[in-house]
Amino acid sequence: MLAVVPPPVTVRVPAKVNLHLGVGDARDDGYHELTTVFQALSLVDEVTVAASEEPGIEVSGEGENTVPRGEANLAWRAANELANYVGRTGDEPKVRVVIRKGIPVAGGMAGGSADAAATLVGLAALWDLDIARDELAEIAAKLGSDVPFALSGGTALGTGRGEELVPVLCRHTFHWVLAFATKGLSTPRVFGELDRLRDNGEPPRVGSHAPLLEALASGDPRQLAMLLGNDLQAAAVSLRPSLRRTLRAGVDAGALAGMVSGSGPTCAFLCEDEDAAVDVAAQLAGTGVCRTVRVAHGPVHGARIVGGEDSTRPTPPQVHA
Ligand SMILES: C[C@](O)(CO)[C@H](O)COP(=O)(O)OP(=O)(O)OC[C@H]1O[C@@H](n2ccc(N)nc2=O)[C@H](O)[C@@H]1O
Ligand SMILES: Nc1ncnc2c1ncn2[C@@H]1O[C@H](COP(=O)(O)OP(=O)(O)OP(=O)(O)O)[C@@H](O)[C@H]1O
Repeated sequence: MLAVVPPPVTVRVPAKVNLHLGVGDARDDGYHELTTVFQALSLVDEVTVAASEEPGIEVSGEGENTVPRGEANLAWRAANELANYVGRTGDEPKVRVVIRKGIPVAGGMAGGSADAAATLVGLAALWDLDIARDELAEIAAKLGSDVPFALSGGTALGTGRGEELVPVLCRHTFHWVLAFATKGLSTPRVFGELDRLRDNGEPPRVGSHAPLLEALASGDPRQLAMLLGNDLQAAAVSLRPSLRRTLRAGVDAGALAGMVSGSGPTCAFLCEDEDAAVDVAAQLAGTGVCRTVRVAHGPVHGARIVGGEDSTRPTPPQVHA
């Protein structure tokens, strides 16, 4: 009898920017306590998962030569974690994972995390799993601090090491310009640099995130621009001083504000509207302060099957006593 092979599943998954990134002190487990507001942007990776007798990873697109193909790929780790969770033990998962990258690698936009989240959603459908989004989020959190947000998307407040999420009201579409750097920055190195700077007399910390939540609800990009803040920016700039020039160039080109995205080195510029973003992108591209420039908008939804049904069960409503 012939086995039925399910058709491949393609998932589109967004990059993130941290509109507010407050970093607390280092914990005993080496992580830092965060208070962050994530926004998912229309800059995406696409991941196709397919049943295959030749398991493995293929990568093309943005930074393709710097992405590991084997077990070190976060998407492959996601496939293994999900297989273990649902009891598909034994050999490595018999799947081929094809990643088309649009998100810069080691760029502070959670590209690897995005691919892991997309793989979880894709395999849940490919394997026809009866699994709730909440269960996927738990597996996601084991893979990395940013993976749960890549699943949920939108705009969300993240606490803990960034993996505990609450959705945030955001009435408006915001327009961004992203400046990609020639070379990535290592996330642990940037956190380490912040610890070092703080030992030597503390760069000022971002304040409360509450006013930023109000600006998001109001939908006014000018108000939001004044409230963007990232504790990791000083550390990223300390490791890569040329980012200062990039940040200045974006604002000189007409952006409302510029910031380092997460652990950098990508710089994100908030613009008044879509036309302004196109103008800023064109000007910035001519200045030679970055490798390449993209426009994007947010918020957008999290990892989602392209042209298909999501097989994961919605989480049942929580009842609190
Ligand atoms: C900078 C952010 O992108 C902001 O959203 C995230 O905090 C980083 O998330 P991520 O890349 O998914 O990070 P993980 O893979 O969980 O951790 C990588 C390393 O970053 C550092 N790390 C990460 C998250 C956190 N809250 N504190 C940390 O100190 C730790 O050295 C950790 O070993
Ligand atoms: N699928 C993947 N895509 C990109 N990088 C990956 C992937 N899997 C593993 N990596 C490795 O992880 C490192 C960090 O990549 P990633 O693009 O996730 O960084 P990042 O965007 O700075 O992460 P974050 O914003 O979550 O801190 C890369 O240098 C690469 O070696």
